[in-house]
Amino acid sequence: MPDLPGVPDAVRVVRADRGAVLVLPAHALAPHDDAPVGRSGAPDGPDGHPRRVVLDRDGLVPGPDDERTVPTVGDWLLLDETPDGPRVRALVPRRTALVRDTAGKTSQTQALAANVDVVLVVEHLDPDPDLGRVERLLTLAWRSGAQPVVVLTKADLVPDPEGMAAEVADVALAVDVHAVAVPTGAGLDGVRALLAPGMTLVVVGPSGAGKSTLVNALAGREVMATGGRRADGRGRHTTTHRELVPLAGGAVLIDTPGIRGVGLVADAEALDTTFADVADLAARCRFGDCHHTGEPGCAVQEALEAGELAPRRLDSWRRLEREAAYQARRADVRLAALERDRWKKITKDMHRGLRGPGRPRG
Ligand SMILES: Nc1nc2c(ncn2[C@@H]2O[C@H](COP(=O)(O)OP(=O)(O)OP(=O)(O)O)[C@@H](O)[C@H]2O)c(=O)[nH]1
Ligand SMILES: [Zn+2]
Repeated sequence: MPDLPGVPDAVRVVRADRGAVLVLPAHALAPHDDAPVGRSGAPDGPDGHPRRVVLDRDGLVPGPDDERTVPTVGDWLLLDETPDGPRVRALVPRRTALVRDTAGKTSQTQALAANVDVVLVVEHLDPDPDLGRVERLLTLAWRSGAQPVVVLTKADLVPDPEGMAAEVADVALAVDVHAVAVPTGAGLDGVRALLAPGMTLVVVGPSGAGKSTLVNALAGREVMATGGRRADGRGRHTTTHRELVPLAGGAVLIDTPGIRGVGLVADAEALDTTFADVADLAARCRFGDCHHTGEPGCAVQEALEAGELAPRRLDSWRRLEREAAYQARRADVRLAALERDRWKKITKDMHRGLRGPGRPRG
């Protein structure tokens, strides 16, 4: 059973659309017989189908500290039953959240999945894996509070998957790396070992990496449509929404559409975890504010010259640091705007109060 002490009646969001969410009760997520399933992967049964809960008009739910929040896949919600159907009373505080920065002049973030234990960073071996993308997704994963794991797909299409996996492992510090081939089943057991009851795993990676194929292989059935021709002949299928899939063993998987250039939400700690090697070197530079561009006593430059640090790795770190700093500045601008609006409202209310008994209060 999912571990939610003190919140016995919570339901979990399996899919979030603009004005409504689909939810399942905790017992539908507990280990179950692999009965025939609906499209959403929920077990059939009297109450096995996900329930649709219509949201307030703003599409938000009351979160912790009264802050209204956009619900996302993996969230736990408390419901009230009303004559008009179920309403969301509250969002249970998120243990972890995979958050990305969305495009926009001022910063806005979007939670892709909530209450996740493991982030599966999926990357293909054929064509060659993109190390920079793996580093970016690992940073996103560390920032979420969940444990990242790298899954390299299409191992059946390359001559030396283990050698390639070792290269990826060099840039994925403190992270397990699995090479898998779904057609042969090779390497899947290593990933299956993560599927303990109550665990929530989210799958992220570029379009075509094989995320839905992996989810189906782990579920042991077709829960997500995958690439290749669609049955209706209308070209390639690609996942268009995020969805939580309960597995028979009591773990849940969240599939996501391929994310192109996910915006990094600033987090120095996450970057330092992904790039622990570079951060350790930088901490040994003679000057605390070393830019690693030729200063005397620069441990980063020394490691580069000694061939102990790959120039690609340093470039990647710099790029992600710049991006995170940019995002943080935009977040500050947005926060400042919000503060301004808040003060405007407070002073307006004050003036109204000073004008004396205009309207009755309360
Ligand atoms: N040979 C081989 N092909 C694979 C493997 N995994 C996935 N594929 C193929 O790669 C293509 C893309 O797989 P999908 O699972 O749809 O990829 P996805 O990451 O879910 O893509 P989006 O839905 O667009 O985000 C499909 O044609 C799969 O059959 C694998 O391990 N080996
Ligand atoms: Zn330096």
